[in-house]
Order: sequence, then C-alpha cells, then structure tokens
Amino acid sequence: ARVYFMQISGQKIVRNLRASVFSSILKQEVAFFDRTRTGELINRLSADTTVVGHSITDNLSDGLRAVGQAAAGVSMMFYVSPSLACFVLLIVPPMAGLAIVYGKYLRSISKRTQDALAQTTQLAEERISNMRTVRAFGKEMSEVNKYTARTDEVFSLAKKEAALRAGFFGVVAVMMPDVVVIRKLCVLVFQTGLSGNLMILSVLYKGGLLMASQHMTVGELSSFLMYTFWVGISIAEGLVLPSDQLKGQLEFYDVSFAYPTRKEAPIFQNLSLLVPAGTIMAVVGPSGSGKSSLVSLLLRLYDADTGIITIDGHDIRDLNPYWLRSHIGTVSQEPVLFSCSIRDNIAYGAADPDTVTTEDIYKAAKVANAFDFIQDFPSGFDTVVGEKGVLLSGGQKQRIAIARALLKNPKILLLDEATSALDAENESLVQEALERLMEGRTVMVIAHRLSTIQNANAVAVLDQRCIAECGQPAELLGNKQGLFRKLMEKQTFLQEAHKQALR
Ligand SMILES: Nc1ncnc2c1ncn2[C@@H]1O[C@H](COP(=O)(O)OP(=O)(O)OP(=O)(O)O)[C@@H](O)[C@H]1O
Repeated sequence: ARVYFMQISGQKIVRNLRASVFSSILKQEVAFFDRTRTGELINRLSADTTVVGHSITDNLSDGLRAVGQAAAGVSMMFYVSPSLACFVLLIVPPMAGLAIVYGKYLRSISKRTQDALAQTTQLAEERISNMRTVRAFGKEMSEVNKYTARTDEVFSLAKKEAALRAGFFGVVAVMMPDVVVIRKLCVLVFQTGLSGNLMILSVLYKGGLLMASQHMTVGELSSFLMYTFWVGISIAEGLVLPSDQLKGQLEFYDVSFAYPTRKEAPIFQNLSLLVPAGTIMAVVGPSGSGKSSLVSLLLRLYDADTGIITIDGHDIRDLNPYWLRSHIGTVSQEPVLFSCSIRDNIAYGAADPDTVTTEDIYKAAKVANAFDFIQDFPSGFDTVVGEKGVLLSGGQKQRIAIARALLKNPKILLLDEATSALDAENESLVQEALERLMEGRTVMVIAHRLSTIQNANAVAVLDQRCIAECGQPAELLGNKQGLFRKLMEKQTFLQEAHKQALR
C-alpha cells in the first residue's frame, strides 16, 4: 500500500508540477524567450520534473518508512537500555555533518548535470527544427559529433555523482545502517531544492512531518498540494477585470521604452498617440523605427519604462493580461500556424475552441476568402498544414489567420501588413478579407500598401523614437516637406520597381 500510494501521489504531484511549470513558461514576458532557448525549457519540463518525481516517489516513500522504522527502533533501544541508546546515538551528529557535506556536493553535481542535459536537448531541438539547413550544408556528421561531445559531458558528471554516492553510502553502511533516514531526507531536500519551488518544498516538508506524526494522510497531503497550486493560480489571476463593455479607445501617453536586452538603445521617448474607438490608424515609418514594438507594448508583451498606455482610459498594466489579450486580435506579416488541421488552426482564435461549431468555422473561412481554396484540398478543413504552415502559400496562410481573428471577434485589431508581394489575385483576396475584418473595430495597422493608408482615418508617422507626424492621409500627403510625403514617394517608387522586377 505504501509503495502504491506514494507512487500515485508522487506521479500526481509531478503531473501538477509539469502543468504548473508549463503554465508559468507561457506566462513569461517575451524578453524571457529572447534569453532562454526552447530546448532548455523542454528539458526543464521533462527531465527536471522527473528528478522531482523520483525524489518524491523513491526518497520520500523510503524516507518515511525509514523514519517510522528508526523511531520504533530508537524507542525500543531506549526501552531496553537508555544509556546504551544514548551512546549509540552519539554517532548521529558526525553522520549528519557528513550528510550535509555530501548533500552540498551532490547538489552542485546535480545542477551541472541538469544544465548539461538542458544544453544537449537544446542542441538537438535546434538542429532538428532546422533540418533543412543542416542537410543543405551536409553537416549531419559534425552535428552528431557535437551532440556526442555534449552527452559525454553528461556522462562524466554522472560518473562523478556515482562515485560520490558510492563513497557516502559505503561510509554510512559501515558506520550506521539507520542513518539511511538522514540520507534519504538529504537527497530529497537537495534534489527537490533544484526545482526552486519553495512553496511545494515547504508543503512537502511540513506535510511529511504531519504524515509521519499521523496528523495527515497521503490523500490529504496531495489535495493540500493541489490547493496550493490553486491558491497560486488565483492570486496570479486576481487582477482587475473591468466591465466587458469595451469601446476600444487606445492611448499612448508620454511613453518611453527600451528592450530589456538593449537598455542602451531606447526605442521610444515621450511618445504620445491617440486612436479613437472604432477608427483605423495606419502606422508608417522607416524600417526599425519601432512599428512592431508599438504593437508589442499594446499586447503587454513588454511594459513601457515610463508613461502609460490606456484602453478606454484604463492603464493596461491594471488590466488582467488574459482579459486584455482576449479583446485584441492580431494578424501578423508572417502568421504562425500550428501543425494541426486547418479547422483547428481557425478554431484556435475562439475563446473556447472546443465549443466552436463547424458552421462558425465555415462562416469565418468564407468571410476571410479562404473557404474555396480549403474545400479544394482533398481533406478540406481536415488538411494538416505542416510545421508552421509550410504546406500553404503566403496568401493562404494569411487568409487562415484572418479567419482565426474573425472567430475571435476582437474589439481591437492589430495588423501587420505583409511586405512580401503576393500575386495579384491573392493580394486582392487578402485585401478584401482584411477590409471585412477591420469593419467596426479599432484598428492599428502597420501599413505598407498605399490603399490601406488611404482607407485609414489617420496616419501616424514614427521617426526618431516618437510620432513625427499624425493626421489624415490626404492632409499629410499635401505637405511636400513632410516625412510622410517623402516616405510615400520612396514606397511608391519601391513598389513600382518591385512590380517591374516581377514582370
Ligand atoms: N526583442 C528585441 N530585443 C531587442 N531589440 C529589439 C527586439 N525587437 C526589436 N528590436 C529593435 O527595436 C527596433 C525597432 O524594431 P521594430 O521591429 O519595432 O521596428 P519596425 O519599425 O517594426 O521595423 P520593420 O519595418 O523593419 O519591421 C529595431 O532597432 C530592432 O532591432
């Protein structure tokens, strides 16, 4: 029963831990992903959680049994001969000292092993996802060698750990078999300590004590752990929720911002911009002027360093980020599709994809001018689009992304218009779908096409870290010395050149 219940509750904790680590990864700000590689995160999710799992199932279970055995044994010893018992127990302090030193070394080796493993996974992940490049350069053998070199590092650390464990257990076995209790608890504390989850660790520690003293059952401890997760999640989500009646007015007020990784190069300085509800604001500006960064700030992928950004007068930092993003739709230059069916990719836009009906999906696809080409595929809406949608053309991907945004039906829409030229037919289909998508919403569009700019209510020209010009398109075009006019002349010229090149 002990083995069974400890295994089950241990696995349950690991499952919850995995879900919690994954949800915490998904909650990180985007700068975190600029710094941390996918492979490392995957490793943290799979390998590190397994380490914690083993600690719980093996060490806690054995440790508790040992605590029970030792307690019973020590009582019996005192019952039989108190003085002899005291004498024998004199060995405990030096053994505990040894256990602490052992734990310290074990912790450092385990940490290095986890890091080396993370690097190994990272290398594999990166090469596998860029297989085309590896193959095109004929680098298979050298990649295998690199991978093997990393696994060798993991192996040599494992050898060190084996020697350390063998040495310690040898001493323990010779000195005092009952110190197994201390050993098991040390391993548990140091290994779970690796996960850095103090909350869980302290619950395990206290819960373990309560279980040992019969004040708590395994079931109670595991439910308690689950409640701990719940409390953590509710604290995180307990941010302000304004009324759902969003109008959609956007305002940037005196905003300054630099990316956390490049603090020395500010992107915006004292930038102010107002987008009234239900209007279309085209954002234009030279490459690198910060058009996409403006969108990232609105989505709270990053926070402004100073100044405020508001939606209907609410500072977006006071709003629940999930709520905020649930009211904002985005269609980017290179829409990202998942390697699942077209149906699932479109349904992804809905708040609850499981409740979306086929009619909803068809309707969105029709409005997005995507229905016909999807129906022409042999598997229709069940066609799997391949990793990142590689099996579709640029225009098709965009129309699916538009259908996805339509299903979300957001009040605010952030568009990043594609710069890459589509063929004439695709271009007009995408353009028409976008115009339908924009109807009745507040839109901020990073505009590259003249037609989009002309249809906008206002144009904001980004330059030199702030809004250099803002006004109606015709009005700005009239100013011969203006930046907008110059940009447009250049852009029209570039578009002409591109068309000629295509011809
Ligand atoms: N994640 C990031 N970390 C650090 N710097 C970044 C990051 N993303 C963008 N930048 C920098 O911020 C500046 C503005 O970039 P942004 O992508 O917002 O410009 P843009 O006007 O949208 O450019 P484009 O028209 O070429 O797409 C650039 O100098 C860019 O190098």
